[in-house]
Amino acid sequence: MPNIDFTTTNAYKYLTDHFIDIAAIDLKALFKSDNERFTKFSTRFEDILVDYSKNRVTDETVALLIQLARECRLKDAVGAMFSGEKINVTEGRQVLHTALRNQSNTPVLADGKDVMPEVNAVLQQMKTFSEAVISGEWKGFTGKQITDVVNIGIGGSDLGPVMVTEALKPYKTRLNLHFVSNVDGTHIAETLKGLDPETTMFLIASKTFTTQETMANAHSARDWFLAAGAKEADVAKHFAALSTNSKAVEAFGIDTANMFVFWDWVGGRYSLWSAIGLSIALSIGFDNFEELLSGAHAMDNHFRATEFEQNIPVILALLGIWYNNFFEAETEAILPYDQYMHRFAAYFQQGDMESNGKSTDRNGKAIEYQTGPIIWGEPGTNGQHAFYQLIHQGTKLIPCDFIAPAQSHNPLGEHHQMLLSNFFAQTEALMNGKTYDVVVEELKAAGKSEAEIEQLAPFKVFEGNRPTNSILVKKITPRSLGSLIAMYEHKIFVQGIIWNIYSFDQWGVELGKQLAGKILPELKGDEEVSSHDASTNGLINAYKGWR
Ligand SMILES: O=P(O)(O)OC[C@H]1O[C@@](O)(CO)[C@@H](O)[C@@H]1O
Repeated sequence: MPNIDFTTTNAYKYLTDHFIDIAAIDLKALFKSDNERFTKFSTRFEDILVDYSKNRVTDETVALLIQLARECRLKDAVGAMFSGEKINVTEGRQVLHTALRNQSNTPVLADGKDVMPEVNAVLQQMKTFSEAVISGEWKGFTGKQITDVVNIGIGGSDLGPVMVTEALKPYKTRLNLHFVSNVDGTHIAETLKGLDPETTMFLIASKTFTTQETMANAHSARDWFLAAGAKEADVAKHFAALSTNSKAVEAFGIDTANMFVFWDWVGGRYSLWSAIGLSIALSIGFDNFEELLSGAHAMDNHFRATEFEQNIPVILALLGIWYNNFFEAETEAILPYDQYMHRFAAYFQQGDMESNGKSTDRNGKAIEYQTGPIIWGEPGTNGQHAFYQLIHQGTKLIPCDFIAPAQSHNPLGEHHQMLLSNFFAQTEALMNGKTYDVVVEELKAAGKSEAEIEQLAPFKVFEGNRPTNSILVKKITPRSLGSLIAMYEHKIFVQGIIWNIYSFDQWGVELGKQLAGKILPELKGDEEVSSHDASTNGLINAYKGWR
């Protein structure tokens, strides 16, 4: 694997030395001077059009960013990941979530062993199980069909299944899917309200099968189930486990015949393609789950084989680095103009921020440049009525990815055209802005006095020149969604390589959990706590006084 400080590359030095001039470029002027700009800076992948022409780049900038990727030996890094090198160095693991959707079935070696036979065996097990439950063949302990499935998991064992089942709701089977993740008792209490233990299936989704929240919720679910008159022996008909940890699954009391395994070379935030995706298969049917896999596989092939100049994940990654490391933009917004995609940004909060929220490089040295951005976003048009004020007229530069389907699953009257008119208008407005002169003309036309115009005009100016990507998808289908997710996964990978960080561990989540483990027993009794700092002691003791 390469191990290069990108700030020492020629491309970085050139971009830094010439940044002022490059940054000064005006997007409107670029479009005026080049009729081919949209053609040059947009590309299609199957039924996905990626328009990156509204970015503050010229041909030269793009060429330099691609040179940056080459100087960081990105090609070698891509090869290392797909060939099963242990690139997750601090955990001594390969990174092979791409093998989970490797429908070409070409051998993928981990420690010299082809993993495809076991990948395919689990897929077959998921197919058989999901078809039995969906068809009604699978019966609960009183002989009734399953009607509701509750996935109990958190982080990568929840966010992916939630996002995909929501985004693909138009493909829903007869089963009702529910997701419990938070250890807050409200989450499982509210979810179980109205469910029938005789017709409810629980999926305990946990790579490690040790996560506090998931184990607590799993035990509460089992208590709820047994309290309804079921026996221990009936657990097998209503509980399945999705995990890498067979021992812990057995200890919990789940029949390993109902265990769907995956492997350490699958990161939690990259695991929806694995057994963790069983809730997806139950929600949309196994055939559609396979379509999801095939869309991702197609994007994998694009990522592996395409020259950087036309490589969508590479281009998106480099644009992100351009804003993050040169314009000092600290966040990126993902704005899907599709209500079904309402959890898409949340999914990539973990995907991106848990991968690249790092400050130590691959040599164990503290990093002195910016790494992973803060990812956020809400569906359009709702975001327009919440935070677009800041995006348009705030002091912060916020690169935005606008995503929309050309076809709606709910073609109701003019709704979709209204949605898309906003999708198109927002990136146009962010780019073109509105000058003072235009504002003055508009206020004059509105009959405002000179005094009113002088007072109001400054507040109605839009600076413009604010960068966006527009991703237009013909329709959000299992296949196109699979490609979109893989596109962002590979973007994150590329950025991690260029930032010279390890993107596939997550040591940063450990300390909080460790301290919570120490505090939990202190909350049991009523005696005052004094083992922490004054604030933590004060808070704990106030809690004890109020509970
Ligand atoms: O799947 P599991 O092992 O229960 O982990 C759940 C989540 O917890 C983490 O925060 C790691 O501890 C995420 O990386 C992971 O997706």
